[in-house]
Amino acid sequence: MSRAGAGRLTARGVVRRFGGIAAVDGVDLVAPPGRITALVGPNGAGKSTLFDCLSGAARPDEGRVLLDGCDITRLPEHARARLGLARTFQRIAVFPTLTVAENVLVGAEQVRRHGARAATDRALTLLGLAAARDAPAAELPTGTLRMVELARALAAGPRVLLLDEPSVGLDAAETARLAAVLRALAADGLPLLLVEHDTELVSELADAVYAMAAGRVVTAGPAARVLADPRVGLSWGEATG
Ligand SMILES: Nc1ncnc2c1ncn2[C@@H]1O[C@H](COP(=O)(O)OP(=O)(O)OP(=O)(O)O)[C@@H](O)[C@H]1O
Repeated sequence: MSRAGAGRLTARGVVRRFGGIAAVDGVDLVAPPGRITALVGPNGAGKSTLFDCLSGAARPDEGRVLLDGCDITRLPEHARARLGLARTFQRIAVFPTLTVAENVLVGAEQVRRHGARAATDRALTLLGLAAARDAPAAELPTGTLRMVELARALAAGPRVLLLDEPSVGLDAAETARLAAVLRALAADGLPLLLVEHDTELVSELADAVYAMAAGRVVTAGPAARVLADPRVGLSWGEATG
């Protein structure tokens, strides 16, 4: 996809509290260009809350979020989106009455002044959605809708892509297609940060893994090492969802 250049997303000492409880409790994290970084952990570990702090859906109570070294901590979500931070959600959020192409175009037009239609066409082709472009979203199965969401994020020409549980609801063939697309995007220089419960997919895809529990990073490093760490329950993936 056309990008002004891939970015580097950094969290430094991010804290986010609800009442007196720190859902995210001092997290440091880097999503570097051209790398797939995964965030794993049990339910309630703070992964989605951290994503909210990174994307701008929530403001950290402490700490900083940097995009290419620039402090974006106080910027609202739409301003971060304009700087190239794109996100997909755990719960699919497409407009059911719009077609596939219209849904993707909405994403492109939110952040682009020019070239939204061309970007939409490129994203649809990349994700194998060209044949379904005129189908109403309401008629599509979950697997296709996840691809529509990803296409919408890509059509915005992101410099960083945050993916919250991208494989939920996908069958084996769709998961393989997703993995191939994510690998291609990373090879093209895009930094990807994903929350993912499917440990098999994480071990296959991720260059680096951060394991969270109770708001903190328990361990981080290469996928093979982190996933083999006894503090990182492999059962997280299967037992939770
Ligand atoms: N809006 C909120 N108000 C109060 N508490 C919240 C809110 N959002 C999250 N929490 C709490 O913060 C903690 C972290 O939740 P979060 O959803 O970030 O975890 P998670 O790792 O994403 O879990 P899951 O894998 O289930 O999505 C949990 O204890 C949760 O109950």
